[in-house]
Amino acid sequence: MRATSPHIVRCIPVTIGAASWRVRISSRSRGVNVSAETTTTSATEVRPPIRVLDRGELADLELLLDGAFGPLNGYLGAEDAAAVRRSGRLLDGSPWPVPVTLSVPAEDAAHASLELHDAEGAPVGVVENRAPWSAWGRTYVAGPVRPAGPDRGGTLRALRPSAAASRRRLTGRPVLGLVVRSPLHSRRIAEIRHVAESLGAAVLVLPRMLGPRAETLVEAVLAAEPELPSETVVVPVPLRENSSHACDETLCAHVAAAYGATHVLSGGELEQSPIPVVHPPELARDARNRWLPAETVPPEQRRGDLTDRELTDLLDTGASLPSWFTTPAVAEQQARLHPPLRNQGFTLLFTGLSGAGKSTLARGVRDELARHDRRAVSLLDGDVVRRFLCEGLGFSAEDRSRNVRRIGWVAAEVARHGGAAICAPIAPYAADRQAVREMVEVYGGFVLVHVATPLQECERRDRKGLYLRARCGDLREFTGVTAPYESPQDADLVLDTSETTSGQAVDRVLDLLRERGWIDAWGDRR
Ligand SMILES: Nc1ncnc2c1ncn2[C@@H]1O[C@H](COP(=O)(O)OS(=O)(=O)O)[C@@H](OP(=O)(O)O)[C@H]1O
Ligand SMILES: Nc1ncnc2c1ncn2[C@@H]1O[C@H](COP(=O)(O)OP(=O)(O)O)[C@@H](O)[C@H]1O
Repeated sequence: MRATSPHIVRCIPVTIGAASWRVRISSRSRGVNVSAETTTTSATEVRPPIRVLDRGELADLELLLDGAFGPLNGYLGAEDAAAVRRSGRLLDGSPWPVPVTLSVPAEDAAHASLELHDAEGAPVGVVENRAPWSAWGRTYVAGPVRPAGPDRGGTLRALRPSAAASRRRLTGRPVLGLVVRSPLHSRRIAEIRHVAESLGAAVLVLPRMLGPRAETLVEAVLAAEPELPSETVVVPVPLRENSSHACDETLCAHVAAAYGATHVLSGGELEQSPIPVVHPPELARDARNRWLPAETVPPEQRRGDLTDRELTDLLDTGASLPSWFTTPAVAEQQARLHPPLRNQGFTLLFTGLSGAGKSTLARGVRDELARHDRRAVSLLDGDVVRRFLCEGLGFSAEDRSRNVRRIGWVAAEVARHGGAAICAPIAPYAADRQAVREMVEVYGGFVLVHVATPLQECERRDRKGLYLRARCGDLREFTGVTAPYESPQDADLVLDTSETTSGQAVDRVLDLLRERGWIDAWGDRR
């Protein structure tokens, strides 16, 4: 059979006001077909503004689009948000624990819709902005969201059905749901098995995809599947944490219910849970390392679990986990999730006045690490950074802030890839140093070294003649003379190079890194 395509007779450009169209007039066997397509836009034509979402906002949007936040289908308006804050309920009385809102620049709030993009600039959704509102000096959009296209995108999409599809799969039986943020070890698995058995329920595990190793957490949860009841479904959710623990637990219950749970396993008392809450039973480990209801294990035979601290210490040092604690498959994924400190990346940030000795010490530590440590080392020193990464920036407070935060961004990337970043900017502002700390600690260690050589000594050294120029008024905004330096209150190490040799100072930095577990001991360093 031959496809019938319209025979185009004519193509006429038409302009009305600001918009232009090309109108195609085509003949078919019966009658005439007229279609139009917009071909140009002009400055006066309204195109929805774009709002680029951060990770948390993107997670909210994905959950809204997946139906995981039912009954919500979009961002809350002013009154609903206030009602949720006040009473944990929407205006119509239905329970909902957390105000899901989206702030936008004030100038965008008047638009009927906004495109919502991820950090790479890909459109993810569109919000129909029915009732914009303002509070606390910010402007918010409010209204339903819809996907920007057929591709739902997002991390581990193949494992994440929509909430409706998950409900359909689990319908017709009790389902015990739980949101988890860490791997399931033997005790937790035993709790789940006990509760599921007593309810005659299937199990729905929702790993919470948080942080830089979200995919590994999902792998770790999947690694426990052989030990879980046979009717277990795992659906990862990009659910960010709420600062209120009670609201967060209730939100988890709502999300579990949206994906099909009829009961939620939780240690907390959830006041407005949409489904019944089941508390985990008290279990004890017996002499044969089985996790059994505590009352069935004689007190003298009861053995405990690892504390969080003990687990962290074992993981930090790379020691193996006891076989009673977890299975080899979960232990392997747990180690990927939390590698030994010596395999993680870290950042050393030297801060201090010009001439304090930052670069000298940074180079000394770099050389030692390069000789003895297996990590790749990146030195982000002031002059080189300013010539390349931060070309064009000056020494105003804003430019220094940009400079230091850019260094932080690169250092975080280095840490993410398991390397060592050594940074040596003046970094005079506490807020910028804190921002760097936060960026880096997502991926690895952060050590702040204040090179606290007194101004008088730095000025005496005046290696580049800059202090002299600053004193003569020839150089403006010079740190310590005509621009501020905020002394760190949170330094991990304070070094005054007028009192130590550079070799001693380098050793003290290395000793601290060793003490914290970031590097191993090594022999002769000379
Ligand atoms: N106004 C003013 N204030 C301070 N420093 C100045 C200034 N103008 C130029 N220089 C030279 O630039 C180096 C400091 O750059 P940084 O990128 O480390 O500074 S900051 O962290 O952005 O404040 C600094 O290098 P160091 O001496 O290695 O610290 C100076 O050589
Ligand atoms: N104990 C010490 N540690 C570091 N530098 C020292 C020391 N004693 C003298 N200096 C000298 O002080 C100067 C410090 O310069 P530099 O390392 O470039 O400082 P900054 O990077 O903080 O501006 C160098 O000339 C260095 O040789």
